[in-house]
Amino acid sequence: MLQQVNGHSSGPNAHGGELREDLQEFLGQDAPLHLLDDLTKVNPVTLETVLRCLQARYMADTFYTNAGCTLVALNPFKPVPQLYLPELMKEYHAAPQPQKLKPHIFTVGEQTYRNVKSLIEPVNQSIVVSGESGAGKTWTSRSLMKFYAVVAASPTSWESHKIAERIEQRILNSNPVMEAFGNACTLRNNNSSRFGKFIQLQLNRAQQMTGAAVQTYLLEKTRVACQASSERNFHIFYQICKGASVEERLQWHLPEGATFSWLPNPERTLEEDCFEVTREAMLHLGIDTPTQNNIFKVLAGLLHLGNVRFADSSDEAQPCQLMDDAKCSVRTLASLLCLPEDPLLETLQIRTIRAGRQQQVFRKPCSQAECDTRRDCLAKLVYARLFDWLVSVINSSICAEPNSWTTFIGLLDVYGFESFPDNSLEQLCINYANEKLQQHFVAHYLRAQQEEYTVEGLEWSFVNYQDNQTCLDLIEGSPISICSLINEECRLNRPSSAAQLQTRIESALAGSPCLGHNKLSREPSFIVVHYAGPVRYYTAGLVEKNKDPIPPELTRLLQQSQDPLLKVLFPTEEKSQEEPSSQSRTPVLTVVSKFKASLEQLLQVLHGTTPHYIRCIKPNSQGQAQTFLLEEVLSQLEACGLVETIHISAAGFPIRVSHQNFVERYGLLRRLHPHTSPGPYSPFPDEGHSGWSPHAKEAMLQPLLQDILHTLPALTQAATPGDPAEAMPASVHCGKTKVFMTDSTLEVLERGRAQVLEQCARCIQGGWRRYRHRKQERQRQAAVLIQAAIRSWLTRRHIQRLHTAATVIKRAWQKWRIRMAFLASKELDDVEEKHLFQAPCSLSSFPLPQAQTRLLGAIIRLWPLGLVLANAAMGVRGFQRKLVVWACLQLPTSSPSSYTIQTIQEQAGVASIRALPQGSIKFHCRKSPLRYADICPEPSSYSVTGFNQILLERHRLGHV
Ligand SMILES: Nc1ncnc2c1ncn2[C@@H]1O[C@H](COP(=O)(O)OP(=O)(O)OP(=O)(O)O)[C@@H](O)[C@H]1O
Repeated sequence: MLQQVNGHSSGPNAHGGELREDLQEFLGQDAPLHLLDDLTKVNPVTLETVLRCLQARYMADTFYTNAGCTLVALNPFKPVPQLYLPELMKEYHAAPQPQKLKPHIFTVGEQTYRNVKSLIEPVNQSIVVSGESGAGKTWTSRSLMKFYAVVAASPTSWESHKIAERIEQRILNSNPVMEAFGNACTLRNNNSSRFGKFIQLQLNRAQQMTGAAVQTYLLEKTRVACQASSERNFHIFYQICKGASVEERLQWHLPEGATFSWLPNPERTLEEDCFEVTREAMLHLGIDTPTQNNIFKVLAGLLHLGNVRFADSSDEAQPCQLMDDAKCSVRTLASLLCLPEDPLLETLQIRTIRAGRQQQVFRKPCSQAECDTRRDCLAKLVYARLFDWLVSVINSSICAEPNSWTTFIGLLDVYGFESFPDNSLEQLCINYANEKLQQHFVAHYLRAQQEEYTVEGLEWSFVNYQDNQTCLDLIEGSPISICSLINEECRLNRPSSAAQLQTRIESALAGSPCLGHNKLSREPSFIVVHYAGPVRYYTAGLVEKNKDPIPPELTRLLQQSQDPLLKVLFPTEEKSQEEPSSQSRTPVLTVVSKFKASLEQLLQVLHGTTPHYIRCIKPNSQGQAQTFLLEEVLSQLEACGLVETIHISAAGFPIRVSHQNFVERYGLLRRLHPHTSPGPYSPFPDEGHSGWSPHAKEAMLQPLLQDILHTLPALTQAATPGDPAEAMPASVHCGKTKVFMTDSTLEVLERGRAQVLEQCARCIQGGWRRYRHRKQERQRQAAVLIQAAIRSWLTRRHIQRLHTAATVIKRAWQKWRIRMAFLASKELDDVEEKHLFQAPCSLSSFPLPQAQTRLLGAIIRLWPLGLVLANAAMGVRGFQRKLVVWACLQLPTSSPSSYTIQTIQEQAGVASIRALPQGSIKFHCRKSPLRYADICPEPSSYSVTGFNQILLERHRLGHV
């Protein structure tokens, strides 16, 4: 690792040897430099210490570092997949305080997301991702979009989840399409964005991503027709040449091995040359395969257009002729663009001029150079329109309904500051945009902060920050500036040489400290001292580029095309706006004026948002991992004004909230401590007081503010228990209209707020639980009552049924018993009568005493029951058995000697009962001849059997 740092000790990195010692020294300190998450903690904050800290972190594979309000992102130049895992995104999203986690672009992403949620003005957020070409801006923007796709998609229903997923996928799919058509391989970056873009991620009330909109800036369209020797055209041209199928090649006239002059370095294969990915993404964005094929056919046509070359004409009156090998190209071009071949060639060769009152048309053959310019212009015109159309298609696919989103997070990915050996209008525009953004940054964090301190009555030691207003005045100021002078040249349409333009600029703007001139330069040029360093711009071709003239014949020609795509790109009803009219007084729309207008529009949007800054730094220009070139990084740190930011952010009050918002958000902290201000507590003091004057409002807010601020020491104490050093009163200052505080104070306040909210939530939960419990209790009691009523009703009904049934059975039983008794007595009577007839000494002839007659009656009536009980009384033996029988037969117990109970076998039960003295009835255990003796009214397991074995025998009295 250190070896690599030392590896640059020779040449430009002359500090290599010292660095090694310094690095070791730092690593030996209590807090090693690579562990310092925030550059504001480096002591003292100087360029050198900041640089060393960044270096130590880079070498320790730590690529993100805070610098106060800015995040510094070092390009790892190697894949670090674990840094961008969805799990990590979720971790930052779920963290109670993401700023406590390691610095990351996800911290910025989460911060913006929470700001949107908090609804503190300005609610809309923007993230300005800046840095040199190849520093990692596009990578960062892409990763942030993926982050939002993960965190801003937690819809409740499955259906809305699917919709959100589709939208996110479309938004992510816009990246490969835009990169294929707008990125190219340059000397500094294999995948360099050749346009600026502002992506607006639209969120609904629930902070879910419902759509997006893309605004592009200044596409480098000259690249279609002109590429530097080691650079390439836009990726899409290589993709179609390498990825087309055999049939497509035939269709698009792109034979294998064909050479195109606008397709330099085709042998270099990049990972960006993935045609299938682009096609797939286009399909997802709603660009169907026929339309895609149409697009690729037109692009193939442009490649053939590049091969159209003209020979110089010796006769000015004659148009330049085509080179031999170019004739075929024109034919192919005409067929691919569905244009008539002859008018196409004629438009490239001959210029038409309208002059005079009648607008007479003159035809003038162009020189070879002019023919080439017209050819290039045709390619640029088609490509620029195609790019704009694609952006509009992407927007229509990803943009949400205007009423479906309420807030947005803007991602600005603009080309970084550029300084090449040969700089022209493109670099001037790019650096102008960077100056504007730097000014926005300076205004937001440096100047605005300091001026605000003064206005609010804060004492503050000013840092000599770098203000680039003078540079901006030089570029865009009024009435005279570089832009106005170049525009004037275009408007006057007078022939002017590069040298003349240089002189005009130098003389008109001589007083500007930001204008320099290198007298040694032979080429006409001027130098602008930008905030990031001086840049030399060559004046040759500047005016022409600014005019970006589009010959009206070209537009008219393209309007004649039968190609469906070109018909859309060049509608016939469109009035050729490029057509200059001699009477027209409208200002000429130059490249610079169009760019300036779109830049102002962008800054207007940015001014309405809370900005966040990510500064991408390229550790080396070779794109090598683990190589940190001090001087290259140093120039980038200086260029982005990072050190001043660090000073201000570390020592100042980076958080500023208006009194109103402060009271609204933290008013509930007054619950923690008894407050002194009179009047009832209202978290929103504005309610019902909208008609109050600002002064009266302020007077009302003051006591509330003081109450809140009084809670701070206790909150700080609570936040750091047992550490009196840290429990110092939080750093907060109450200005005239705003409250100023540090990050740590904000943290303390937020923690207190969360505590109060938790208490409130507990209170609400308690109340709710009590209410719910009471309600449940009431419901339970009601249920018990209902159940008891139903049960008692059911029981009553059941008993009633049983009762009825019992009555029926009882009656039946009684009937049956009577009947049995009757039958039995009748039978006995019959038998008796028979015997009486047979034996003269019948019972009637010997009247029995009354007691005996009663006994006999009882025996006759109850003998079955007596037998049953005697047999059923299990285990009843001897005398007890007799007692039972006596009881059942109601025999007089006083004279047991008058009768006897006999059992034949002890186990078999009662066999007979005999009345001894009378001895007239004898029970035998024999089969009864009686017809009804074996009828049992209730046959059951308990019923007594054996009746049918009873035989009544009648003997003579006194003889057994
Ligand atoms: N975080 C990262 N992890 C891994 N590689 C990265 C990372 N950031 C950037 N790179 C590498 O650096 C290259 C350049 O990054 P990128 O295209 O984002 O730069 P840029 O600032 O957008 O450049 P330009 O202004 O030219 O478009 C990427 O192609 C990628 O290989």
